[in-house]
Amino acid sequence: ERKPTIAEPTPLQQVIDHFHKLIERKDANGFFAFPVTDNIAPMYSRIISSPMDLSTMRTKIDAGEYETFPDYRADFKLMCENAMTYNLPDTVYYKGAQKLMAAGLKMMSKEKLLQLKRVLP
Ligand SMILES: COc1ccc(C(=O)NC2CCC2)cc1-c1cc(C(C)=O)n2cccnc12
Repeated sequence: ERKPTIAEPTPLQQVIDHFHKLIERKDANGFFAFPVTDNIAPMYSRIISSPMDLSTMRTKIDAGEYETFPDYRADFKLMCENAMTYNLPDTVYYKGAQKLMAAGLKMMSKEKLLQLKRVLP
């Protein structure tokens, strides 16, 4: 009988997957692992119009929803910026977002991507 076909990840999905795994590891506390709910963050859904989190990004990667690498990087920035909008500067969430954003954008800089392009087929 016909075997179910598991979609082969495209080269772009493999590159995004590589960076996503590095970013997931940096979120040791899991503050960015799942959508922020109104019960853990009062009024969150009223204050943040475009929520984003690592599990949603994972779903989008696997569904092939990122057409370009900058599209993925934009969701990563959105996730960090949301945390720096909702939370006050002296919170673990704001500070964690600041640190994650700096590390992530450095890792996914244009220079780093150019280096990667050189080694990819
Ligand atoms: C998926 O989101 C979370 C998951 C777990 C935790 C958590 O373990 N918080 C404990 C550390 C002190 C309570 C916090 C959060 C969390 C993320 C966020 C973000 C990202 O804004 N947040 C904001 C206010 C309150 N809680 C949170």
